[in-house]
Amino acid sequence: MAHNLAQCQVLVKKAVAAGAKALFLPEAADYIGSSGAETVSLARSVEQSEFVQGLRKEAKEARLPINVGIHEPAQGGSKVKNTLIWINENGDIAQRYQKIHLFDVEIKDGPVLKESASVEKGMDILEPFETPVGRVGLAICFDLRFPEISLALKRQNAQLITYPSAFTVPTGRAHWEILLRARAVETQSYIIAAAQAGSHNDKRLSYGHSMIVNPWGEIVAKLGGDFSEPEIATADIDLDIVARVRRDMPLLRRTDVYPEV
Ligand SMILES: O=C(O)CNC(=O)[C@H](CS)NC(=O)CCC(=O)C(=O)O
Repeated sequence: MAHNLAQCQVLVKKAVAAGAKALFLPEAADYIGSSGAETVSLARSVEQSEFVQGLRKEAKEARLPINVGIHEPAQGGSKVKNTLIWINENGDIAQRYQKIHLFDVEIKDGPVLKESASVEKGMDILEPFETPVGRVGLAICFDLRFPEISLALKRQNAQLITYPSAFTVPTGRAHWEILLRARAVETQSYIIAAAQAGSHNDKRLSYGHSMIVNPWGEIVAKLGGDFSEPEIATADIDLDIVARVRRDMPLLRRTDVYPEV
C-alpha cells in the first residue's frame, strides 16, 4: 500500500504539471490481493488507511480533486466494500460509491474470479454531483457491462461518467474499448476510465489502456497496457460539446413502452 501510494503520488505530480482540474485513479488503487482472504485482511477504514490519508493530503496540498478506488471493511468483517471515493480539493471525502455488480467469472483458459466471495455488493446508484470538471457520475469496472447504471446517471444529468477499472487481459482485449465507447455514445457523456495495467502478483494481470472518450464516442486520450512507471492521460473536458451532442440528437426515451431506469 505504501508502494501504491508512492505510485499515486507520481500521478498527482504529473496531473499538477499538466494543469489538470481533477485526477481519476483506477479501481482498487490501494492494493490488489492475491486471494479473497488477503483482500479482506488488508482492508482498513479510511481513517486508518495510510493510502487514503496520504491521498487526502495530496489533494489538499495541490487543490486537486481525486477520484480513487479503494477497499473498505464491510459490516461484520468477513468481506470488503469495493468503494470509489471523491476527495475534493480541500482533502475531504465528499462522495462515496460502492460497486453494485460483482465480477464472478470462469472463463475457459482464462481468468477465474469470484469477487462476491470477498466483496459485499453495493445497493445504490449515487446521484451525480458537481465538480470543477462538470457533473460526475460514479461506477466501477464490471459495472461498465450494465448500461442501466450509466443511463440512470445520464437521466440524473451526469456529464461525465467514470469507470475506474482493473480489467482482465482477455476480457479487456475483447470488450474494453467497445464498451466504453458505447457508454459514451448512449449517454452522450464524457467517459473517464482509469485502468490498472500490468502484473499484480502470480495470479493477476490487468489490461490497462486507460481511456477518455468524448460524448460523440471519440477516444480523446488513451494509454497503453505496459508501463515502467505510472502514466496519466489528459483531455480537455468541454461541456459545450456535451450540450451540443444532446441538443443535436435528442435521445428521448419511450418509457411508455419500456421501464425507465
Ligand atoms: O480485486 C480487487 O481487489 C479489485 N477488483 C477487481 O479487480 C474487479 C473484481 S475481481 N475486477 C473487475 O471487475 C474486472 C472486470 C472485467 O475484467 C470485465 O468485466 O471483463
